[in-house]
Amino acid sequence: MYIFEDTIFALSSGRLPSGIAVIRISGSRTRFVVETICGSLTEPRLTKLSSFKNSDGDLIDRGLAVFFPAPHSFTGEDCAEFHLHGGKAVVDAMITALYGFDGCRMAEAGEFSRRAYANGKFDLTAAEGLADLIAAETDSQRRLALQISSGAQAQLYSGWRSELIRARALIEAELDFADESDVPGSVSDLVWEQMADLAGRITKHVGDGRRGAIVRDGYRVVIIGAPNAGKSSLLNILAGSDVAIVSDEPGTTRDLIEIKLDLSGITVLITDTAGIRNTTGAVEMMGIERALDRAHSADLILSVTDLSDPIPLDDVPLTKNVLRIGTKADLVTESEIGEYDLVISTRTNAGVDALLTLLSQKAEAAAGDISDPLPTRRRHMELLNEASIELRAAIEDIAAPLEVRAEYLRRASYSLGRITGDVDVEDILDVVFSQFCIGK
Ligand SMILES: Nc1nc2c(c(=O)[nH]1)N(C=O)[C@@H](CNc1ccc(C(=O)N[C@@H](CCC(=O)O)C(=O)O)cc1)CN2
Repeated sequence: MYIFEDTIFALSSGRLPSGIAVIRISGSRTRFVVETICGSLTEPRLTKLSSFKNSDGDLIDRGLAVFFPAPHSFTGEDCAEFHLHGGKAVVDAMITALYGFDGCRMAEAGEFSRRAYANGKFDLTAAEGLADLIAAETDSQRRLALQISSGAQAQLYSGWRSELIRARALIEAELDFADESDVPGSVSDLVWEQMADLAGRITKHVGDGRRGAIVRDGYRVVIIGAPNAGKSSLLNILAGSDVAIVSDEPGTTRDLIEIKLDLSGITVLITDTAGIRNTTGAVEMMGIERALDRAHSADLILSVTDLSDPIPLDDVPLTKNVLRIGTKADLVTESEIGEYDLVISTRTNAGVDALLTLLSQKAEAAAGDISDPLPTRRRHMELLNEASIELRAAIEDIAAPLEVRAEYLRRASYSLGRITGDVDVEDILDVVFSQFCIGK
């Protein structure tokens, strides 16, 4: 077990006041702290109703205490929890009491999890999954994060890493015995076949990266159209409140306005943009540039046209996944409605539910099946790509000496090891754990 010098504590439950507040402690002083505050050490892993007293013997609160002796705790160290009444002064009094102990200090964001990682309780991907689980707002985010925090990605990546290490070992063995067995159809031929198969699996997994991002960060929808086509009214009605200013003046929306919806458990981000037209206004032009940029990276474009005054968007290449939406349907007769995927009226609400259903179906289809682990973070994608490049070099560079090809394999396994934290990752620990909240 890794020995950290300080004993750390923090409020691990949410915003005060609350029904109950949980203060968590971890480190070598934990035993002494519990003995002092509760009067005696409580039985391991059992909650006990206790009178919590500070060092002057003053009663802080009566609540539940639980002590988890190392190594069977969340962090792997001696840990304890005090479950207090969730009042601000109650929590303050306990925090003050804890500060009074030598070697005890408030935990930094993610510090409990960092200790758990250091003590081998989970790998880096599972730690990231825990951060995602706490941040999850939709059901699909929760399910994906739970799967990752339970080690699904770790298993996948460390399995791949073992395959690479084994392949390298076989090749190096062949090198050592090269003089004796210079026969065709040698061990390494088989190894390269397996490596080609592995490369295929990694490529397929990387190809699922967008799906992972859709579940974790949201399905991105961008509304574009000419000025006054009804884009902001559409955003407002989807948001269920007036988030964008609507006026008759063309060019009212200049910057991007984004809302977040939970559609059947998937986060859908909808962005309203500046109306696209030829303009000389510098600010409006910037807005239009941003609109086109955002459309470029979107998963779906809602191309909005005012049915009562249709202005085609000639200069916008709509090669993507596009839904053509006709707006202000209340102003026109049925025969005037041309080629649209959907017509709506934000005045009468016609077509709005149909649009929400369609968006929800599209987001669900884009997220696809999430029962297998998906890559969810750029950090993983970058390292997976690195691993993939090295592995492909090893497979394809058949003219290179075996030593060189084995070295490519070593680098590929190193990149995978950096994802899970199995090889030196000191430089990325701060980045990973700073995304956590205090008390986790
Ligand atoms: N009160 C409370 N609720 C909580 C947590 C907590 O720390 N405290 N959790 C915190 O995230 C989550 C549960 N996760 C936990 C994970 C591991 C251990 C733990 O003690 N592990 C030991 C023993 C395992 C066992 O007995 O099976 C170990 O890994 O050795 C506790 C909680 C959610 N709910």
